[in-house]
This record gives sequence, C-alpha cells and structure tokens, in this order.
Amino acid sequence: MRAAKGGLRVAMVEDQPQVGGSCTHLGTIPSKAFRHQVRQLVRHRRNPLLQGVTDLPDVGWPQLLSRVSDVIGAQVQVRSGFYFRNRVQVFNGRGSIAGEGRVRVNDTHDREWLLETRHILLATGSRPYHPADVDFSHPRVYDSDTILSMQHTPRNIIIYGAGVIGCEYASIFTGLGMRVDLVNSREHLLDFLDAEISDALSYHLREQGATIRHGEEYVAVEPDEEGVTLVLASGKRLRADALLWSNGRSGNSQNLGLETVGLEPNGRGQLQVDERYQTQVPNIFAVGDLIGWPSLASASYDQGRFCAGMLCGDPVRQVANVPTGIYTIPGISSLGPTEHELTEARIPYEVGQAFFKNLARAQITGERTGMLKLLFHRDTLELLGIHCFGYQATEIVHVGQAIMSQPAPHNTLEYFVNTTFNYPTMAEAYRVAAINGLNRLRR
Ligand SMILES: Cc1cc2nc3c(=O)[nH]c(=O)nc-3n(C[C@H](O)[C@H](O)[C@H](O)COP(=O)(O)OP(=O)(O)OC[C@H]3O[C@@H](n4cnc5c(N)ncnc54)[C@H](O)[C@@H]3O)c2cc1C
Ligand SMILES: NC(=O)c1ccc[n+]([C@@H]2O[C@H](COP(=O)([O-])OP(=O)(O)OC[C@H]3O[C@@H](n4cnc5c(N)ncnc54)[C@H](O)[C@@H]3O)[C@@H](O)[C@H]2O)c1
Repeated sequence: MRAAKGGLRVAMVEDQPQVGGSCTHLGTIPSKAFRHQVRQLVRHRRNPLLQGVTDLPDVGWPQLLSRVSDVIGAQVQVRSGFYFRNRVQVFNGRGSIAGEGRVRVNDTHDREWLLETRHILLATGSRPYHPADVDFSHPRVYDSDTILSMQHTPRNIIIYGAGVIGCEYASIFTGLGMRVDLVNSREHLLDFLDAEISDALSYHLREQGATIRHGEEYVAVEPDEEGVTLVLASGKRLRADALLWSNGRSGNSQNLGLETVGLEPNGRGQLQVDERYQTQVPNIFAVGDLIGWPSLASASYDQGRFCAGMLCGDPVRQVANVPTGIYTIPGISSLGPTEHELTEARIPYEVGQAFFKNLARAQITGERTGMLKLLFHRDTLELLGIHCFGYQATEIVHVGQAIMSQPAPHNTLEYFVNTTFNYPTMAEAYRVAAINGLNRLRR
C-alpha cells in the first residue's frame, strides 16, 4: 500500500487463495481469536450473577473454529479492499525469482507469468520447524498450522516447546478444560522476560491445569491410534490424546529461485539484510519473518512499510524498540531492558510497582491478577523499562511507550505524577507505580 501510494506500480504475488498471509490465516489472528473466545468462556463461568441463569454448553475446539473463521473472513475482506482501491494487482500463485528484475508466477490455473520489475520485496514469512524424525502427517500430531483444523477436542494434550506459541496455546487449552503437559527445553518459561513475570506466568499456567516440565528434550514422538507418547531424554514417557509441536520456525526461502541471483539463506531459511532491508543483491529486499528476529506481525508490517517508503524516497528507517506482547491468560507485555539486564549494564535504576488488585478498574472488572512494573533511572527519572502482566497488559504498555520514546528531558517518571488520567482506568497503574517508585527514592 505504501509503495502504491508513493506512485509505484505494484504487483503482489500470493500463494494462498486469499490475501492476509500466515498472520491472518494461521498465526496471529486465529490464535488471538481463539484466546478471546476462551477468555469469554472462562469469565462467563466465573461470573456469580450468571450461575444457574444460563446453562453453558460444553464448547469444544470445532465450535471455536467457526467463530475464528468469521474473524479471518472479516480481515480478508478489509485487506482485499485495500488492494482493490490502490490498484495493486494480486497474482494468486507461487512466485520465484527468475534472475535479477524478474519474478516468475505459477498460478493456480497452471499458467506461468513472467513479471519484470525494478524492485523485488520478499515477504514470504515462515512455517513451523519440522524435525525429520517426527511424523506430522499422523492425525495425533499437530503444529501451529494444523491445530487450526483439529476436528475433535482432546481431553489432554502435550505441548512440546514452551516458547511464545507453546505458552499461548497452553492458556487456550487449559481454558477449555484440557489437561496440558507443557514441555520446556530451558529452565524458565520465556526467559527473555522479567523474572517475576516469568514466575507469575508459570504459577498461573499451573493453577489453570498445566503441568510444566523444564529442562527436557525429546527423544521420540510415538503416535498410535489411541494417542501419542512423547519420550524424553530424562527417561520420562508422557502420554496424551494429541501433541502440539511448537518448537521454532523456519523462513520460507525454499524454491524461491534465490540461486538465480546468488542469494543463500542461513540454516533456518532466513535471509540477511542491511539497514535498508536490502539483501546482498541490489534491488532485492526482504522483510518480516523471512529475515528472522523479531519475527512479529507488529514489526513485519512496519518493516514492509518502511522499506516501501524508502523505495519511494523516504529516509531510511529501521524498526526498533518493538514491545513484546504475549497473549497468554493473563497477558504479558514489556518494553526495554529487564532488571537483570540493567544490573548487568551497571545502570542505577529504581522500581515503581502497581498491583492490579488495588486498582478500582481491576476490582470492578474482577481482573485483579497482575502488576505494572516501571524501571527508571535513579538520577534522571528517565523511564528505562516497562514490564506488565495481567488484564490489558498488551494495551497498557503503549501509554508508557509514548513517554519512553520522548527525548530528554521529556522522558520522565514525573509525567505520570503530574498528568491527570481518567478514573477508574487500568492506565491509572502508571500513576500508582510512579508514586511508588518516587517514594522508594525518598526512603
Ligand atoms: C501461532 C502464532 C501466533 C502469533 N501471534 C503473534 C502475535 O500475537 N503478535 C505478533 O506480532 N506476531 C505474532 N505471530 C508472528 C506473526 O504471525 C508473523 O511474525 C507474521 O505473520 C510475519 O509476517 P510476514 O508477512 O513476514 O509473513 P507471513 O504472515 O508468514 O505471510 C507470508 C505469505 O507469503 C506467502 N508465500 C510464501 N512463499 C510464497 C511464494 N513462493 N509465492 C507466493 N507466496 C508465498 C505465504 O502463503 C503467506 O501468505 C504469531 C505467529 C504464530 C505462528
Ligand atoms: N504474541 C506474540 O508475539 C507471538 C505469538 C506467537 C508466536 N510468535 C512468534 O512465533 C515464533 C515462536 O515460535 P515458537 O514458540 O515455536 O518457538 P521459539 O521461537 O520460541 O523457539 C523454540 C525453540 O526452537 C528453536 N528453534 C527455532 N527455530 C528453529 C529452527 N528453524 N530449527 C531448529 N530449532 C529452532 C529455538 O532456538 C528455541 O529453542 C516467534 O518467532 C514469535 O515471535 C509471537
């Protein structure tokens, strides 16, 4: 859209019958739509006013799927409209580079097109990583793509890989009443997070019915007609109705014709780019999951927009300071370094905390679990890090982000003390945390 608005003629090549990418069809959108439905169910079940008033039928995976499809359909409709209005021609077919300035498209009607162009922007995304010794064609073994077409509701499920996908699906499955075994190859859940928040996540997942096993590696996945057994290097054998494999992703660089221009992806299928998102070949650019970290929809959209803007004459801009937004139940969001990282860097910081259980808005909504933690410089009061856990965490973080991105002296904790916020709101947590932090300095 940015390139079209900047006056370039744009063709979009998409392998799937509908636009939106894996983000819309397989990743972000379906998982967030599932999560929302499950949260509604859990809240409904807990609401004392509804006890005995409405009979909640048992909701299973297939029923949730149909609601998720509605959201995907709505997203596709909006996105298709953008292409149409901006006169971006969409070629439905598989694209590959056919030498510099050329893209071959093999469309769904067995036709071949050869497009000539000045710039090629690769945004082919990623797919779940499949080790060769796991049989993903077996109906008991799923990845984050195939779980979307699971036609039954398992009573219990093993999740192998406790990264972001594993933790988010653990929340969804436990919310639906499944017994979950979450197998983590590391010693802590999501160890890039603030340690208190990682501990809180473990506590809540366990409380919701997950068994978390840290420091485990698989040896074999043995599916059969009745279920699946996961054999671990520690000698344990876990058994469940189904297994979700969520242990990493690989860039979609296969069969892309990269060899025709001398490009070679790394071992995870990703391409290296410079600060302009240009690959080692002039006029061939790459963005999104195909270039690896941070591999988020949030960042990918902006990388694409910034790269296209640059092709239209905008200054070079890089996506940086991307917040973390994890949609577990409760959710998590953070921006900036953790306490551990600040200590390692010998930066004198102080902490200001607000616990949601004390906020009027959280008491009204019944969402009392969670906290906001602000890390700030002891001398300058500059906001250094925001770490949030609980209801609306992924929204709340953006209030602090707006202040944190201000140049000195405007990035200051005092903003939250001197500014009147709506009441009662979750954003009020910033005032509470800021006052808490300033009080600690005065001790
Ligand atoms: C389960 C899950 C949950 C996620 N949740 C979040 C979240 O909450 N927030 C967040 O920010 N990120 C989330 N992500 C990550 C996010 O989905 C990705 O970072 C994002 O989709 C990357 O966008 P992209 O445009 O690079 O690629 P994709 O969205 O993967 O799209 C790539 C498109 O290219 C097409 N394609 C590939 N090869 C070809 C070819 N040769 N010819 C034509 N077309 C081709 C594919 O069909 C696909 O449609 C999640 C991911 C997963 C798997
Ligand atoms: N809310 C969100 O932001 C959100 C939600 C879901 C997914 N995501 C994105 O999805 C991805 C998470 O994937 P995940 O949870 O499956 O795992 P992960 O990326 O956390 O990786 C799990 C483990 O697999 C290893 N690994 C990763 N890719 C590999 C590969 N190609 N080959 C071999 N080993 C590999 C990693 O080193 C890691 O130890 C991330 O890119 C994340 O940004 C984001």
